Parts: sequence; C-alpha cells; structure tokens
Amino acid sequence: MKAIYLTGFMGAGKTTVGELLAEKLNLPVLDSDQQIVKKLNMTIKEIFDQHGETFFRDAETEMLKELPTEDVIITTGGGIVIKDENRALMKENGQIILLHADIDIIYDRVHSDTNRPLASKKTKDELHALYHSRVAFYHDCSFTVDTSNKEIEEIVNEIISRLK
Ligand SMILES: Nc1ncnc2c1ncn2[C@@H]1O[C@H](COP(=O)(O)OP(=O)(O)O)[C@@H](O)[C@H]1O
Ligand SMILES: O=C(O)C1=C[C@@H](OP(=O)(O)O)[C@@H](O)[C@H](O)C1
Ligand SMILES: [Mg+2]
Repeated sequence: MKAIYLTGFMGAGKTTVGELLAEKLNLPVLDSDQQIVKKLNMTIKEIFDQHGETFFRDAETEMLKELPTEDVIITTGGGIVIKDENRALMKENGQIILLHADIDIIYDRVHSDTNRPLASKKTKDELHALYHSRVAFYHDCSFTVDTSNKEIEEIVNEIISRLK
C-alpha cells in the first residue's frame, strides 16, 4: 500500500489522529515535524527562532524525501502544502487525506502552544488569514474529514471507512 499523508492546518488533529489511525490499521506512523526535531536535535520553536522559516521549509522538504513511501502513515506539518514540490511528492507517493476544523476550534486548540511559532502570537483573525492564504493548496487531496467537535475515534473510523 502506498503511503497515507494526513494534511491540514495547525490544530486540525493530524498528529493525534495519525497515531490512532496507525494503531487501528497496524501500520507505522511517522510525523514529519517529530522527525525533523529528532534529526536536528532542536525543538520546532528553536528551529524557527535560530534559523527562520525558510530553513525549516527546506528541512521539511528534505524530510519528506527521506520518509518511507510504502505501508506507512505520514502526519505532516500544516505548512507542508505551500511548496509545489511537496504536494507533488505526496501525490506521487501516496494518497492525501485532509483534516479540517473550524477556525474557532483551531484557535482554541493551538493559540497557547508556544511550540507552534506561526500560531502562538497570532490573534484569531491573523490565524484565519494564514489559513486563507493556504486554503487552495489543501484542496488537492483524496478526501476531507471534518474534525470539529468529533472524538479522535470517530475521525479515525471515518477515515478507515473512506479509504480506497
Ligand atoms: N478531535 C479533537 N478533539 C479535541 N481535541 C483535539 C482533537 N484533535 C486534536 N486535538 C487537540 O488539539 C491539539 C492539536 O492536535 P494535533 O494532533 O497536534 O494537531 P496537528 O498535528 O494537526 O497540528 C492537541 O492538543 C490535541 O490533543
Ligand atoms: O502550519 C505551519 O506552518 C506549521 C505547522 C506545524 O505543524 P502542525 O500542523 O502539526 O501544528 C509545524 O510544522 C510548524 O510549527 C509550522
Ligand atoms: Mg502535528
């Protein structure tokens, strides 16, 4: 089976949902952010603070190329879709499942997390604007699952029922 990539904005639930999905499908799960953190031995915040977003984006593309592409679930960072190269790699190597949640819910989930540099100092309107600047890139996917007001188990069951 080709890779399953979970995409979506920060706080949509990619990392959390991916873990239970992997357990239920008996597949390994790898989170692109966690793999970058491990490789560079720095937190996401440290990478952004010390090297900037462009450096992080390059590390993200490099990681995407290093990750396995068969019999695996890859949970991605919310900004992975902004590069054409990343979207092409994911499309070629697997199927993309988009997780979506309402902006009010996203804001509640992420605004106090200091390890999300692109969310931690933003107002709800600013976060919404960032989402809007990316929304077209998220649409290139096999299907979308709304994670607003749903338990993780329900989301995972919906994904499994819709997988080809
Ligand atoms: N369906 C959900 N219901 C309630 N809280 C959730 C749900 N999905 C994720 N969360 C919480 O929201 C935060 C962000 O989830 P996470 O999986 O890290 O999202 P992502 O990887 O998409 O940024 C975490 O604190 C997580 O526990
Ligand atoms: O949307 C983004 O640009 C980012 C999302 C984060 O991942 P999550 O979507 O898992 O929070 C992480 O990759 C980094 O903080 C940048
Ligand atoms: Mg995540």
